[in-house]
Amino acid sequence: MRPLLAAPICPSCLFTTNARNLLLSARHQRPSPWVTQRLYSRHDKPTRNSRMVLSTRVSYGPGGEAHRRSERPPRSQAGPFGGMNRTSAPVLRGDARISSRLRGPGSAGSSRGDSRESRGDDRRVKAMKMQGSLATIPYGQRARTKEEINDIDSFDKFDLLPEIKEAMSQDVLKGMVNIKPTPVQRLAIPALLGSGTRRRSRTAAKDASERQEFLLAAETGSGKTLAYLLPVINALKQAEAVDPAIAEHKEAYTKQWLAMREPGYTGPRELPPHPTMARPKVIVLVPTAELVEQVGKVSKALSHEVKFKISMYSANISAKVIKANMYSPKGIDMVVATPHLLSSMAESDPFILSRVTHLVIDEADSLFDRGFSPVTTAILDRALPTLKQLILCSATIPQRLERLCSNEFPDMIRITTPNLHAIPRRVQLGVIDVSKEPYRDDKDLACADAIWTIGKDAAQAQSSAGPEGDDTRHIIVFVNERERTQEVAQYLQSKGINAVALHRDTPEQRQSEMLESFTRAEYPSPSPEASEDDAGEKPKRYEPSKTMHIPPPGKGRRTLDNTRVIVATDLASRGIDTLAVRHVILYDVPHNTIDFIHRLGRAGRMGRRGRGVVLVGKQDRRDIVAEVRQSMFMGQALI
Ligand SMILES: Nc1ncnc2c1ncn2[C@@H]1O[C@H](COP(=O)(O)OP(=O)(O)OP(=O)(O)O)[C@@H](O)[C@H]1O
Repeated sequence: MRPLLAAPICPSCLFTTNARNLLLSARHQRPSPWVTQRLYSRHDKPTRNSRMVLSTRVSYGPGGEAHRRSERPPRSQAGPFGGMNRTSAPVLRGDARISSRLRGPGSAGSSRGDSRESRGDDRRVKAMKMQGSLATIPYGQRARTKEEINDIDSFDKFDLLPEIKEAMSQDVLKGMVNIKPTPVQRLAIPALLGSGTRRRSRTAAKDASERQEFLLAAETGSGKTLAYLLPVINALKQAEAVDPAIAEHKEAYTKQWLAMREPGYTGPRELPPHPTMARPKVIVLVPTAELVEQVGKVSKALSHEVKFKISMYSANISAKVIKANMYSPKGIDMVVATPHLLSSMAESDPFILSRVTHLVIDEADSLFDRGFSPVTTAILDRALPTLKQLILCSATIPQRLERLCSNEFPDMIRITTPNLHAIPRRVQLGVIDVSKEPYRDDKDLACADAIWTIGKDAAQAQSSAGPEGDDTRHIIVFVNERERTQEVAQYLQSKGINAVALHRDTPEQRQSEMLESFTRAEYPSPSPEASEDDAGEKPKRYEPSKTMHIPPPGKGRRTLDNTRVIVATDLASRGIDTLAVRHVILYDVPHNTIDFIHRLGRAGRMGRRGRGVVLVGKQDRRDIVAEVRQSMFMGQALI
C-alpha cells in the first residue's frame, strides 16, 4: 500500500488524492475522465483561507450539490407540505431568489412582506456579515425540525438494544431522573440506526451494504457524543452477533479452554486470538488527549453493560499500554484516538485500519482544518474501503468543511438541530468597557477585577446558602494568542487569583490535571429542555462599577480562595465538557463568531445557566460584540 502522507494533497481542502480516488471508485464504478477532471479542477482552484469562515450552506440537503450539478431547479417551498421530507434546511443555495426569500430571522414563510424586516436585520448584522462566518438556517425550517422531534420524549422510542439503553441510564447518565433525548439525539439516533425519516430517496434506495455518510451539527454541550456513540455501538453489537468469524472463534476458544483444563493435557497452552485483535471495527477521532479521555470514559461506561472492548490512544497513554491493548489476544472493538497517534500506528501496521466499519470524526471542523487534515484524511484513506458509516460531528460548520463535504461526499446526510449556531439564552453576555474608569485601558486589571467580583459574589451566596453549599467558581479566561496565556495567568496570580495557563505547549498530562475539576458537575444537570426558571442557579449579572473589587494593596488578605481560573487559547474551547464552568471571560474579542460559539459554549452546558464577560478595549470590534449580544438576546443563530 502506498504510504499515505506521501499522497498528493489537494491544496483547497487538503484531502489526499488517495481518498478522492477511493471515493471516486466507490461512487463512479468507472470514473469517467470528465468526472475526474471536473473534480480535480474544482480542487485546484485557489481558495482564500477560510479556516475561520463558517459555511453559509450547512443546511443544504444531501444532494444540494447534486441539484446544482444537474441544473435541476431547487425544490419549491411553497404550500403547506413544501418542507416535508427534507433532510435539512434549504438555505442559500447560491440562488439569490431563494436566499433572499429564506434567509435570516423572520424569514420563515418568506415573503415580500418580510423584506423590510430583513433589511433591518441585514443592517443589524452588518459587521458579522462582513466577517461572513456563520450560516443562516431559515427559522421556518428550524420550527419544522422542532415539531418533527417533539414527540420523541424518551430513549425507549429508539430501536436500540435493551442493554445499550440500560447502560446509558445506569452508567453514563447515572443519577439523573426523567432522562430525555436531546434534540440532536432525537434526530441523529434514528438516522444512524437507519430507522429515521431523514434519508433522502436516493440514499434510501441505495444498497444496504453501501457506505452512508452523515454530518451531525448541533450546538455545544447538547449531547452529540451519545448521539453518535449509541447507534454506532448498537451496529457493532448487531454485526458481532452474526459474524461467522466470531462464532468460530468462540467455539475454538471454548474447546481449547476445556481441553487445557483436562488433567494430563500436554498440547499447546495458548488460547486462539480473537478475530478483532489489532483490527478494531469502530474508530472515533478527536483532536486532543483530553477529548480522548472524555469520549473514552463515556464509551467505557457503556462497555461494562454492553460488553465490548474499547481502548484510548493519545499522548497521555504510554506506548507500551497502547501496544498491549491493540495487540491483546482478547481483541479490540473500538478505538478512541487523536489522529496523529493513530495515523503513526497505521504507518507501521496498515492492517489496523483494514476492518473499520464505523469512523466518527468528532470536532470535524478542527480535524479537517489545516493542522489536522493530512493525518485525518490519511486515516480516512485507509478506512474507506470497508466503511459502512462515516460520521462527521461538529458544533460549527466552517465553509471549508462544507466545501469538503459537498465535493467529496455529495450523498452526505446533514442533520442540523433547530438551535444550531445559536448561543442559548441561558448564557448571558456582559461587556466591560476597558477604556473607561476605573480600568483606563488596562485589560489585565479589568480581568482580575471581574474575577474578584465573581469570587466575592460567590462568597456572599455561600454565606446565605450555609456551610453545605460549594462556593468554588471555575472560570475560563480565553485569550487569542498562546503567548498571552502565561502573561495573563501570571498577572492574575499577582492579584491573589488561583490561575494557570493552558496552551498547546502544556504537557498533555498536565492539561488533563488542570481541566479535571472543571469537568466535574458541581450541580446536577437540569433537563436538556430546562426552561429559564429551572436551569439552575442564576450567575449574578456582572455590573460594571466605578469602584474595583480587587482589594487595594496593604488592605487585609489578598488571595481569592474560592475561584479556580484557567487562562486558555482555543485548545480549551473545543469539545471539553466543562460542566463546572459557569463563567467564561473573553479577555480578547474572538476573531469570529465560530470562536464566540465555542468559547461561550464552555458555560451553560446541557440546560445549565452560564455567563460570559467580554472585555472590550479601544482597539476591539465593538460592532461585532454588539451584534453577537443582540443575536443572543433575541435567541437567534449567529451568522
Ligand atoms: N439526554 C441527556 N440528558 C442529560 N444529559 C445528557 C444527555 N445526553 C448527554 N448528556 C450530558 O451532556 C453533557 C454534554 O454532552 P457532550 O459532551 O456530548 O456535548 P457536545 O454536544 O459534544 O458538546 P461540544 O460541542 O461542546 O463538544 C455531558 O455531560 C453528557 O453526559
